[in-house]
Amino acid sequence: MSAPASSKVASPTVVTSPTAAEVPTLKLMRRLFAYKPALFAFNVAAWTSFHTLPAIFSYFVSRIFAHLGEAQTLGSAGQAASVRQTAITAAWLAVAYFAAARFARFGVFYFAVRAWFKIWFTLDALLRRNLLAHLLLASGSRRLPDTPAEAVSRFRDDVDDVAANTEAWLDAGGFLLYSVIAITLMWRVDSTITLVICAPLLLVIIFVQRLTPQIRSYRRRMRQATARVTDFIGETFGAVSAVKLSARETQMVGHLSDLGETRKAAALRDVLLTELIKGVNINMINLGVGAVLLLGANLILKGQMTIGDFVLFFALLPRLTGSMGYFGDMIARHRRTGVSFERMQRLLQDAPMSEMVAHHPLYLDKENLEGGPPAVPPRREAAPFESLQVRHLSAVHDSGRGILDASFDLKRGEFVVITGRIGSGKSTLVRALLGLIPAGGEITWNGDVVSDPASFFVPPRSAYTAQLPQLFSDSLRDNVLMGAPDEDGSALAQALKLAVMQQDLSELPQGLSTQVGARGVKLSGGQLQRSAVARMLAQQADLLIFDDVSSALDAETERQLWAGLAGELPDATCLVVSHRRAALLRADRIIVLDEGRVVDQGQLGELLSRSGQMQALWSGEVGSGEVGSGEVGSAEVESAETDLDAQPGLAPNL
Ligand SMILES: Nc1ncnc2c1ncn2[C@@H]1O[C@H](COP(=O)(O)OP(=O)(O)OP(=O)(O)O)[C@@H](O)[C@H]1O
Repeated sequence: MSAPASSKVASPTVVTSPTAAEVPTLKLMRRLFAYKPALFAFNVAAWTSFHTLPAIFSYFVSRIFAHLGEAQTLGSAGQAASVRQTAITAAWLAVAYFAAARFARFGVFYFAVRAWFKIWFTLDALLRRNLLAHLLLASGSRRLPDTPAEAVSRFRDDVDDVAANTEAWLDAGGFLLYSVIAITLMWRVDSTITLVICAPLLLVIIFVQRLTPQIRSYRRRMRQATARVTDFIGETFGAVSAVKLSARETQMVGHLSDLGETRKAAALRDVLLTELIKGVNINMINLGVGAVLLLGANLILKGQMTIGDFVLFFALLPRLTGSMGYFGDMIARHRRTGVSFERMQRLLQDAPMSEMVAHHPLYLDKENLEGGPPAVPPRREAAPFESLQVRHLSAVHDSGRGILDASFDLKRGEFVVITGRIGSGKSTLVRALLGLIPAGGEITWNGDVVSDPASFFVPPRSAYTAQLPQLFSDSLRDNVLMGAPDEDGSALAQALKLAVMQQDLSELPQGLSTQVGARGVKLSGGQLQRSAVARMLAQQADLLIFDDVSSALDAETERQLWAGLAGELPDATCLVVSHRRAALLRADRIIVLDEGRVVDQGQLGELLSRSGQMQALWSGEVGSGEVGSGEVGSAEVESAETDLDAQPGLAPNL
């Protein structure tokens, strides 16, 4: 099977996130609700009933008082007992209707809450699933744009903000209907009092609308300040020994305190604004009550309003003002949700915002999982690797540094070393090749253009060990296999053997079951790096990419690593970032980088004879760290020289 052919790799572009003002919040919310239309409709119906039923209570309460007032009037007018009894019976009937409506509301509440939990967790899960899927699967965007703490805040708090907005939308229908019913009932009794009550409530909505920029900016600043504190705590935990050894505890505490103060100020502003809006809403209720008392009592005295109507106003008013205040609050929530979408968009980077609310299956219910968990998609069959061509590969970091116009070839079974001084762009080159950072240029695999390196350079085509490998807080076995199937354990055994881990396994307390701790802290630097190499080898990929893995290995271990690979995996193709002699001596070809450009390539002997840069690297005169310097063990130098002698045509050049 040949690799998919397509166009050139896209040139790196600067991606700008939309600002909250440009975020199509309404459109995104609509798409979200459309994920479960029936559940959404049921929620709206249930919550609308729940919020509207109090209007019916109020009506029956007013009827109770109206009938009681009527009975009293009839009594004082000396009407027959039977006529008064009819009024009292009507009052009891109204009590029964009131009780029935109250009871019905409990039932509605039960089903509404269940439906709310369902839609809440479903939509939260959909958002989180989409963000996670993008981070894990999308092309060229796999690196977190900010710190992990910032990403956690986006996954947790911003998704929760969207859930809060969902709640607002579900309640909105009920509050709106309640308001319409309440205003109609009030209007029929007295239009002037109704207008006096409603006017300030409309002012609240205008007031909140005008506060929109502040709502957005305070929420954004609060989230950023929270993330900075979380980041700093996380980084401090990760560098406890560095802080202790440099005796910087006081400074660290001081800095944390500064960050805390900034967060406090930002949170205070955000909370104060929220409370101000709530306060204005509540005071509108009080104003309304005052207006009804003043105007209503006057009308009763003049005999222009009955007790029942007065009670109706009182019964409807708190919820009416609450409902109208709710719309003010809803506008504020809507604005904050825009900020949350904007923040989540940063995790998507180059992808459209619609990806955040795209519809994908979720597996939240047990019944959905009957017959086993969703099948893991099979790995694509890859054609055996024959050749790789890299042409004009360029990738520039924000710092302006990176690689420019890098071109080289790689053939099946070759061992190619990328070398160069510190900061010359070696890691950037392999990261750009793998699609881990945006890059321009052209890459072909077996003659076919690779359009999306990030999704293409994965096992079984290629596997990669980073310069600073990350292990999970899990057993060594799980870290090496990473869920890869290995029924007979042969892949694991071979990977560990090739990664020169056997000696370590016998020394680790529980062998393969040893828990490696957070990011592998319970392993030595060399063990951590070899575990990462074993993880890469367990993938049984055609192309193996090592980014400076030997930096934490002693010369003998490194020699065993390369010799094992050559002996047991003769067909494996290795692209190795290194400046160590053990790797340089094994190399079929060496690519020399300087200032982000490929300045030479060829065999070690040729390069040593013509390239001053290579000679300097070989003798350790440039900032490559250790080559030929005191850091190299004498055994390594000795055996390297023996190997050198064995390389045809090389020794005379030295
Ligand atoms: N994420 C980044 N943002 C900004 N600049 C970066 C980033 N990563 C690397 N650089 C810069 O790009 C240049 C090349 O870095 P790179 O890590 O590729 O060098 P290297 O040759 O692998 O170095 P080393 O031998 O130290 O591993 C350096 O100047 C570095 O400071």
